[in-house]
Amino acid sequence: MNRDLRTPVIAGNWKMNNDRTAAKALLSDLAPLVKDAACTVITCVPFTDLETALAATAGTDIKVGAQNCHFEKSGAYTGEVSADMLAEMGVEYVVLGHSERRQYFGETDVTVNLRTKAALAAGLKPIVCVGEHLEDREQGVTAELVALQTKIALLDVTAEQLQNVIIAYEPVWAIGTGKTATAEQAGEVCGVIRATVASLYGKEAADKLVVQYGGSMNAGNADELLAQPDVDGGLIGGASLKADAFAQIVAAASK
Ligand SMILES: O=C(CO)COP(=O)(O)O
Repeated sequence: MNRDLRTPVIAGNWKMNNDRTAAKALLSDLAPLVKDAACTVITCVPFTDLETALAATAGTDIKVGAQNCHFEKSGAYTGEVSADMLAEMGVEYVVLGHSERRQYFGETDVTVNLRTKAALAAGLKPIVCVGEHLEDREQGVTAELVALQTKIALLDVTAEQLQNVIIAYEPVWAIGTGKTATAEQAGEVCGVIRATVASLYGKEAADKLVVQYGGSMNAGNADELLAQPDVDGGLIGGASLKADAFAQIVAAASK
């Protein structure tokens, strides 16, 4: 983290977990634990939990995000939810291009770009996920691949809009596997993302960009990962489902 340039952001991605009852209980446990945190705290919840989460976090330091949105404003897209629908509810953030969406739901760099632009146009703050598979890393193409994903995600995003974008580096091989990228690996690729953004928007804009690491981040490894100058926070899966574990990561980012 470089606190002089950026406020760290810790976001929980609950994925397809927690019904409304569980969501309410988890958020009411979490709120007092992250009160006055010196970082931004977000929970990205299933669509069905959004209303509950917005009510449960009203007046707290926790912000609410969704985990996807469609790129059209409305229309014949059965099962989809538009960015405008989320914004109208009072949702502030949205995770886009998560590797699980790329893997299981046919998300591509191009659709991630469409969703990013739609989210920004609706006034949402996208958390755009990029990251390599193990095979890519073994082939030595991680930096090129992540730079490519970043560039395509940001096509036609203006410099002004970029100020509302967070990029999360999530190596696919580290998600839900218990295998964390080493702090050096995480720091290096987050640095590649920042350099890519600098080449597109200039150094000043890149210095302000929040780049998170995600992939088996937990209370035990958060300190070391966050000590990397280019790692400005975390996108947390499993550890965001327990108030204590998530609050410990928030505390690490608040030091
Ligand atoms: O995919 C992730 C967050 O979006 C990371 O998940 P885990 O923290 O469970 O590895």
